[in-house]
Amino acid sequence: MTPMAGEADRYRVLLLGAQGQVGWELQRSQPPSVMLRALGRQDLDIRDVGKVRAAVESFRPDCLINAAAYTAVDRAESEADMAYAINRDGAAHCALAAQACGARLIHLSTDFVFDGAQSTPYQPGAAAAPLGVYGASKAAGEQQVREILGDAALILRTAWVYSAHGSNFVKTVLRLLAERDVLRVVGDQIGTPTWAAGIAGALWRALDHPDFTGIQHWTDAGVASWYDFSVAIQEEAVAAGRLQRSIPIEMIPTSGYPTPARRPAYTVLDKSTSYATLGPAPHWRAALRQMLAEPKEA
Ligand SMILES: NC(=O)C1=CN([C@@H]2O[C@H](COP(=O)(O)OP(=O)(O)OC[C@H]3O[C@@H](n4cnc5c(N)ncnc54)[C@H](O)[C@@H]3O)[C@@H](O)[C@H]2O)C=CC1
Repeated sequence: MTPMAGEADRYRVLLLGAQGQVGWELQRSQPPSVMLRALGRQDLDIRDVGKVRAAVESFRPDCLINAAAYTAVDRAESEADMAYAINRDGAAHCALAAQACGARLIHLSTDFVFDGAQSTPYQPGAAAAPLGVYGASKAAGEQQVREILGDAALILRTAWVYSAHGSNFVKTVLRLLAERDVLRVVGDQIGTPTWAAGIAGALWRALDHPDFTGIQHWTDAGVASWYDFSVAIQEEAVAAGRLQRSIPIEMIPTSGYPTPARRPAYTVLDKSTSYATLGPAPHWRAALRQMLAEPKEA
């Protein structure tokens, strides 16, 4: 495709982790002003520092977006080496390549860097204290990025991500609601469900804000437990005609659903700075309604 002069191709963006939830939403919402090269894991493994550097050197992006990550929270407990190789070392490789080529780095991170002991929203500067390997490996990745690039990089933490593409809580609950007669869901972990499409929009808008850097937070607005989220998924899916019936949903404590990784009890993130810069996000339930109104992914 021949680039048009003028408004088009103001930014050259190299996206890594292009087949993930956020990567996929970035690809399908690519603005006309962006020339995008999108690489999935099969194209480029971020554990290979030479390949990351070569990809950045050959494309010469204005901005490198690292949406690649090891995101299997429970499996990470028994695959720590792999989690660190991708989430810590891979992040460092991105930062080094961005530094060498003078590109801006946008790196994604997670609410799981926090221990969840607070009961008011976490500020971006709050101390990280991860409970599990996944959170610790992501916190180590943030630290690498900051050591290499200082405050020049944008580290955007998000949470509870879902999308029509990939595996996530919404898709799992939709399947279970269709299969089961009753669903039991944890009610004592509080956070904010976030549609990956909204994250993609925020990331694209961030291109126009080169001074929006350092650690920042982005999720949809509002607060929910996994139980609240499940109830909303059922109600919205029935309203959208995607489920033909409702089943009882019961609230259980975390202790009733043991998992290999400990999870933080409360990870609502303070988004005042990012909403002031990039514009506000919708309430999570409005975003969920919109996602469920879309045609199912083929
Ligand atoms: N999924 C969630 O609930 C949350 C995700 N995040 C963060 O948001 C970012 C995006 O997450 P999602 O899109 O949901 O994740 P995802 O798991 O859907 O996608 C991650 C992508 O990275 C790719 N990948 C894994 N190892 C790789 C490697 N060595 N080299 C290249 N690519 C590799 C995977 O193939 C996958 O396509 C990540 O940084 C994640 O830590 C933050 C909070 C919650």
